[in-house]
Amino acid sequence: MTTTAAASLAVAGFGVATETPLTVDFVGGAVGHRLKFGGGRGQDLARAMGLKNGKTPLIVDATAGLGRDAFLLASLGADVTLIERSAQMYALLTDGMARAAAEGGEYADIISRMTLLHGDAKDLIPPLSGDAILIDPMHPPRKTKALVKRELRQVREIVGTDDDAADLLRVALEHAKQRVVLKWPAKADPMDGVRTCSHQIIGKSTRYDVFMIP
Ligand SMILES: C[S@@+](CC[C@H](N)C(=O)[O-])C[C@H]1O[C@@H](n2cnc3c(N)ncnc32)[C@H](O)[C@@H]1O
Repeated sequence: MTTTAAASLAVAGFGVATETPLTVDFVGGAVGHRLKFGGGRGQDLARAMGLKNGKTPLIVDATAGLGRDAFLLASLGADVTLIERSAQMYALLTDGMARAAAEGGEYADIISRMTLLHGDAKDLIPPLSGDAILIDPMHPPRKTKALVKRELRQVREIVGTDDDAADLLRVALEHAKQRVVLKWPAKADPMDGVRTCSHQIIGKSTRYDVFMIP
């Protein structure tokens, strides 16, 4: 169909689907695959959050997004409180969690360890007293023209950029009991105005800056 024909149909009130709508899907796709074939507690995220040697911290995921990191951590046995401030992302997460719970079995088990809150994590973190807080803000746009994955682009269209990420990190550092983890592009500069991290776990495209609480 030509662009003009598509535009005419749209004007006439017919929806013209141009791309797959964004959904939260914990059962199929990449998340389901990672659940079956992922590397357990040896994965970078799990190690960064301190899931090892029988230790399972209480986790706060301060930037829930599509809930993938939270779902992975809950699948490894952690209780995770997810915080999302975008009403649209919160609605997608609520829907995705309900569908996964309805699957029953392992999925329902994992979802039972996930608690979703709506609001700004800077306000909601203080009373939660999590052991480990994860922060994965929308990353700064890349300088190269690398293709951005469809879902990431769609999330960006909904939430924009997280310009207050350094403030969020500071709140987390004040309230976490054991550690704060910043998920950040592997080659990006450290976040401005924040103390040096204790150590890093560096993957191919993502790194985890781990801030231990003294
Ligand atoms: C890059 S996405 C997170 C992706 C997530 N780690 C996952 O596994 O799907 C960032 C999300 O954090 C949310 N966010 C950013 N700052 C926040 C804040 N201060 N409070 C609550 N949500 C926040 C954004 O709205 C966005 O949905």
